[in-house]
Amino acid sequence: MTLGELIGPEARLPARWADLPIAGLAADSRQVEPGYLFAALPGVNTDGARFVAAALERGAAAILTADGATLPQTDVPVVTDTDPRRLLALIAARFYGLQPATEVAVTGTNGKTSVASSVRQLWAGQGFQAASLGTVGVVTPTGTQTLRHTTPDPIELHTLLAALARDGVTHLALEASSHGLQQRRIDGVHLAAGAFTNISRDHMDYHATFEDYFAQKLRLFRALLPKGAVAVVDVDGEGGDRVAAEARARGLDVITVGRAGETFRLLSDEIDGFAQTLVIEHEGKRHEVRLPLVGGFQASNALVAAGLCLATGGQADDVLPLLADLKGARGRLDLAGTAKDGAPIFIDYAHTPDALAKALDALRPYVESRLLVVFGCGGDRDKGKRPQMGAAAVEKADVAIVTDDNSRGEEPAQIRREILAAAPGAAEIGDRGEAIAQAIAMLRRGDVLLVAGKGHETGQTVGTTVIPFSDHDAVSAALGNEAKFG
Ligand SMILES: CC(=O)N[C@H]1[C@@H](OP(=O)(O)OP(=O)(O)OC[C@H]2O[C@@H](n3ccc(=O)[nH]c3=O)[C@H](O)[C@@H]2O)O[C@H](CO)[C@@H](O)[C@@H]1O[C@H](C)C(=O)N[C@@H](C)C(=O)N[C@H](CCC(=O)O)C(=O)O
Ligand SMILES: Nc1ncnc2c1ncn2[C@@H]1O[C@H](COP(=O)(O)OP(=O)(O)OP(=O)(O)O)[C@@H](O)[C@H]1O
Repeated sequence: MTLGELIGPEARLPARWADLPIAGLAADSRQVEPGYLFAALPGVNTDGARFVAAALERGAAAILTADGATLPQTDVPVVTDTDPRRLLALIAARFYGLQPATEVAVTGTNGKTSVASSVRQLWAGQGFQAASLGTVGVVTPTGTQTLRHTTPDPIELHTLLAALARDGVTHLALEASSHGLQQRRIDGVHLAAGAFTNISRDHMDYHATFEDYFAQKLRLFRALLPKGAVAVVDVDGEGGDRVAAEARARGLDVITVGRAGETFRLLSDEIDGFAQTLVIEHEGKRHEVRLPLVGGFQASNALVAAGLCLATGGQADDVLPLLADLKGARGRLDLAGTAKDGAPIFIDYAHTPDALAKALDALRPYVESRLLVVFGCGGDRDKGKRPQMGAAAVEKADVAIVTDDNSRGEEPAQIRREILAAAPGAAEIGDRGEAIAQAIAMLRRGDVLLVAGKGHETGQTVGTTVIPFSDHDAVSAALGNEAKFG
């Protein structure tokens, strides 16, 4: 493609540069190849403008950068923009061309992965070639490919979207993280609908204030959904009313779900073993469905997913019965095993105070004796979450064990201390495998154990090293030992 075709109407380009062929795109100078456009972007650690000379040496044919950037003298075209990350996203969309025909984005603090996975399953149930893209990777009808980010940068994202479309995927649900929204990673995606689950404390290491964090989530509804698109909002979730009001004010179609929802109103939700029976009202008609997942928040997420199906052309009579076949995303209130006295062990990805509280609340109805929790907090991330998670654990569980969870560059004992400061009575066992094994050894009839924080993850990040570790394997190993020696 030519530079003129890529830049499009968004920036003014002198006519003499319009026909310059562009062979590829890179936002990292180390990935530039001859004929590439190099996007020199100001970042958190450094400024890409510092690497323009390196990019030119590697054969960059054009530079995209921020207005006012200081660059070395060069003959290659330099395109400047007030919002170069957004322009890069639009350029990437044009360069890679194809996208699945129907795309939706899901945002919120908790529930994005669960909703994206459920929409994919509901679409597949309606006969579509469907995929989801987010924290657990790209999941397609043929397999799963892991990703480094929940929301990949636009060059990687549009490479993936084009490949999905070429493979025949027509429907895609993608997770929009607050980092991704702020950094314009999905600005080039052609969205038919966007969904909001809830907002609570997270990522305060990156966003200056909670309002700034919320504002990034709101970008999806304020700036990214085009006219005619649909906003699907869980109005029971924190922040839902505000999102619905803003979406309406912008003239978007709004689907609200939940107990206070207008489109899918949850009339009742009764526990039925490790499932729940939902009665949902839609346009005056009641639908009863057995959702094979545990926890009120999984019902909320399922309704958001159903709302996205409605937003993309599905009929309630077709979509709602499909909830009965939903499989939970791995590591989301996942029944991982049962101890010898019958006590169930759940694994959950709760790594925010709200998620931990909700996961413990969801399990309380199953507890006849004690609710135990093993959890920790990540290093080099939002430190303010630590006392809040500690307080939630001792408030909602009967036995809390604080352990390690991706300490990264921090001293693990210090992270545990910050949690324990707000968790009187909690035990401390740094080694996560040992903490899980000891918790399982404590289980008696009527107890329930929650292992929280890692969910689907398969590594423990210590320093910069990722040590293979899975809560599922640790639970299986402890149960195996119990069976052998118990
Ligand atoms: C804080 C953050 O989100 N940073 C992201 C951001 O990096 P940055 O632009 O700020 O990086 P920088 O190091 O300051 O560099 C500035 C520019 O110089 C360029 N550079 C740098 C060095 C060099 O030699 N040459 C060069 O060209 C870089 O490529 C970059 O374009 O843009 C990069 C490209 O898109 C991302 O890879 C990077 O993600 C980092 C690695 C990251 O860890 N992000 C996490 C926190 C994240 O995005 N998480 C969310 C949320 C997940 C959740 O909900 O839990 C996610 O969506 O995954
Ligand atoms: N609707 C919800 N309300 C509150 N908590 C939820 C909700 N849905 C999920 N959770 C909690 O959040 C955890 C993560 O869920 P999920 O992976 O679906 O969210 P996410 O938004 O994708 O998170 P992340 O971006 O951190 O990967 C779950 O394991 C559960 O503890």
